[in-house]
Parts: sequence; structure tokens; C-alpha cells
Amino acid sequence: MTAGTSAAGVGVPSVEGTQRTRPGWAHDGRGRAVSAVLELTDVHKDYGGVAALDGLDLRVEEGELVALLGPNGAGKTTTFELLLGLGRPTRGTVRVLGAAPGTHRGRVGAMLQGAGLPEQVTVRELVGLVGRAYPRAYATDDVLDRTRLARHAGKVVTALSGGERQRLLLALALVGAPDLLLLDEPTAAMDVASRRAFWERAREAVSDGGTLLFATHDLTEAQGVADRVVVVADGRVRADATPDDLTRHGRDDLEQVFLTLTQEHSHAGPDGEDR
Ligand SMILES: Nc1ncnc2c1ncn2[C@@H]1O[C@H](COP(=O)(O)OP(=O)(O)OP(=O)(O)O)[C@@H](O)[C@H]1O
Repeated sequence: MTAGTSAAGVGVPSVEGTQRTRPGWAHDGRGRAVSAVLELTDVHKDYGGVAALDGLDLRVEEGELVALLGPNGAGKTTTFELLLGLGRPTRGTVRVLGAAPGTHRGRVGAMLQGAGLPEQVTVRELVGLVGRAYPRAYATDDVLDRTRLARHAGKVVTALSGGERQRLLLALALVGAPDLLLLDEPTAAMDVASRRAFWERAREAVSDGGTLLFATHDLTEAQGVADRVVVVADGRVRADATPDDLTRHGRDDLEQVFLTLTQEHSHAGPDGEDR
């Protein structure tokens, strides 16, 4: 399926000559790959005496939108770092798009917490510059339109508000037409309307077979956006289910389910302070 053709109805920018299907992978009857887009198997990551990940297992298939939930220090950012090849597991295996992390950089778009940006370039210059680093990139103006940044295109990065800056980070993650989008707490600084618009953009971007893994502390956001919610605490998966199954079809409150699953594993005491 060509991203440009399939995207026409949902307004995703066109990109010529690209295929979402992956040669050499098993495909189902509709030409979709059935191999995992990402897979972590019994992954451990130690930092000195701290076990950031302690036997984490996670598999995400093509086209899935998966939310990673967990208390502070659960291991979410560490998971993203390993998936991006920014660190290596102490033990266990990590595969992304069928290969070692970092092998297919051009097919993975990411937004990391606290990502730095050059300050004195304009929004348009930066999106164009990053796009040129990818083998198949969307047109800069298309990406600016889709992330509602067109009217800020001539501003330098330092002139952006917090929410606009977040949208710029999303634009940079999207411009390379990624098959896999990894977003670590992408909406943390956004107001309600910006969050809603952000998720519309992100969902559009993966609507033609792309895959999305995102971390959030906002349970409503996880419930509204994700097909599947993975709850992590102390470096392990504590639950992995659809939002509907986790809440027993709405009979339970997701916040209470989350607290029950994570409380005994949280680094924070009842008052929210680190122990
Ligand atoms: N470079 C590092 N050196 C030492 N410890 C680290 C390092 N990176 C992470 N850790 C520790 O690993 C654990 C997991 O951290 P991580 O950042 O993955 O958690 P998180 O789930 O993303 O948390 P948050 O929700 O607060 O962002 C924490 O205890 C953290 O202090």
C-alpha cells in the first residue's frame, strides 16, 4: 500500500514510491506484515545498582497503537532508549522492524522527553533540514500543515510556546514518513485542545499501517487513543490488554485499575514522594 494513495482520505501528506509492506516478512491476506514491528524479550537494563528494566517482555504488531503506562521510574524512557539503539540491554533481546535497534533509523520517528532543539533556526528550516536526512520524506509544507505549524513556519524555535514546541517535535518525528512512531510523554506540556489536535495528527500519521508506541501519565489519553494498554512497574509488564478489557468493559475505573496494578511496585510513597 502506498502511503500517498491510502492517505488521501485522511489527509496524511503524500510520499511517492514507498511501500508499507516489507519484503521478506510474512504477510496476511491483505498484504500486511504479521511480524512484530518491535519486540523486547526478557530485557534487563541495569544502571549501576539500579534495575531500570527487570525482565520486560513487549511485542507490538504492525498497525497497533499501544500506550505504555507506568509510575515515575517504571522504565518507560529506558524502553524507548533501547528501541532507538541509544543504549544496549544488559540482558535480553530487542528487535525493531526485524533487525537490531538503530538499523532502520530512517523508518523510525521519535519524540523523547527533554529533547533539545537548535534555537536560532526557523521552524520551516528545521523541518526541511531534518527531512533531508531521510531517504523518503514528506514535503516540508505538508508536515507543517498537518501539525498546524504553517503560520509559525517563519518563527525561530525560541519564539514558540510550549505546546507549539511539542508540535514541532512531532513534525520532526513525522517528516521522515516513519513506519514506527515512538513518543515518550509527547503531550506533557499541552492544553486540552492542543492535546486533542496532537492525537488527531499522530493518529492520521499511522492510519495507513504505521505503528505507534507512546508513553503517558494521562490515563484518559491512553484509553482514548490506544488499542492496547501496557502497564509497566519496576521494569516489568504488569498488564497488557485493551482498555476495554482492563476496565472490564467500563465496570472498573482505569485509574483504580492502574493504582492497584502499580502501587506495590511504585518508587513513590503514598504521598507521592520518592521512598
Ligand atoms: N542513566 C541512568 N543512570 C542511572 N539510573 C538511571 C538512568 N536512566 C534511568 N535510570 C533509572 O532507571 C529507572 C527507570 O527510569 P526511566 O527514566 O526509564 O523511567 P520512566 O518510567 O520513564 O519514568 P518517568 O515516568 O518518571 O519519566 C529509574 O529508577 C531511573 O532513576
